[in-house]
Parts: sequence; C-alpha cells; structure tokens
Amino acid sequence: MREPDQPLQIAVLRLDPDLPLPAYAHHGDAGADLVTAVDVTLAPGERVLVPTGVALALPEGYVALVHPRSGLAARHGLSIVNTPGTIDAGYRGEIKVLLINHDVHESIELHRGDRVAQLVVQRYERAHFVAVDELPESDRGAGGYGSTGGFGPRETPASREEGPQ
Ligand SMILES: O=c1ccn([C@H]2C[C@H](O)[C@@H](COP(=O)(O)OP(=O)(O)OP(=O)(O)O)O2)c(=O)[nH]1
Ligand SMILES: [Mg+2]
Repeated sequence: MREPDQPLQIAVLRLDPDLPLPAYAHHGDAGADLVTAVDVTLAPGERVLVPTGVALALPEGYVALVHPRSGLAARHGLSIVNTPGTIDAGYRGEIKVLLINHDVHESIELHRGDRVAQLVVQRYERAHFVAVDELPESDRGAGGYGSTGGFGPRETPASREEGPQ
C-alpha cells in the first residue's frame, strides 16, 4: 500500500530516448508536460496527430487525461481536438496528441521537444450500468444547458422535439 505522501509511480517507456519524460513544471501542478517528437507546422484550422515519444503503464484504477496548455491556446490558438484525450490504463502504445490550430489567420510552427500538452493522472471508478424504468427525483431534474440562466445552446428543430421535457 502506498503511503499518502508517496508519489504514484508510473512506468514510462521512452520510445525516443532523447526526449524527456512527462514532467511537472512546479510542485503542486496537476499537469505533467508532454512534448512533440516531431517538427510540425499547422495551417489555420489544421489538425495533426503528433507522437510524444512515450508510452505508459498506468496502474489499474487510474486514467491519464491529455489536456491542452493554456499559454499556447491563448497565444497561438493551439488546442486538442478531443480534449481531454483519454489514456486507458491498459493502453501500452505511444501517447499521441491530436493538435489543432484554431487561429484563423496564422500557422503554428512546432519543433521537436516543444511542450504541446499536459497529462493529468486521475483515479476513476468503473461503473456497473443498471437499466431501470424510472430515475430517482432530484432538485435539478432534467434542467440543463443554461436552464439556470445565461445562454442555452442553438438547437435544431429535431433536438428540441426529442430532448428531455
Ligand atoms: O489523446 C489521446 C487519446 C487516446 N490515445 C490512445 C490511448 C487510449 O487508450 C486509446 C484509445 O482512445 P479512445 O478510447 O479515446 O479512442 P477510441 O476512438 O474509442 O479508440 P478505441 O476503439 O481504440 O478505444 O488511444 C492517445 O494516445 N491520445
Ligand atoms: Mg475507446
């Protein structure tokens, strides 16, 4: 059993030994930075799947989520299409990041070794989904998507008819 103050150990296979392991920039950070293993230029609106040079063996009961970095998002419009990406505990392949350039005017040039994403390791529960005829009542009920005020989503006529009443 791990002591509460002991860090969780995660085995990392360096597929590209010249690249760093995922690393936290500061004590207390939730995200460990991941780098691109390749040089890549993303045209405005373009998406590219980039390798990171690392593969993990997460312990059972843990997931790693691939998040964008806010600085690159704010400065250049760089994000991740499927944010956050889900790295399953059983996945042994190379972690790849599906980068996207949201800037409508400028290309983004990335170089091998640039920190392009961050990995957040979390515990998760494996659920047993049980079909029922009725759900227990709650305060919120079926209200969502702006039901407490502010803006709701644009809806298609079909989703308005089919959505929860
Ligand atoms: O940003 C990501 C997301 C996923 N993966 C890897 C690890 C993950 O365990 C696997 C499958 O991801 P996911 O379940 O999100 O994709 P899928 O489209 O459902 O593929 P699959 O049918 O393989 O589950 O792909 C990455 O390397 N990077
Ligand atoms: Mg899947």
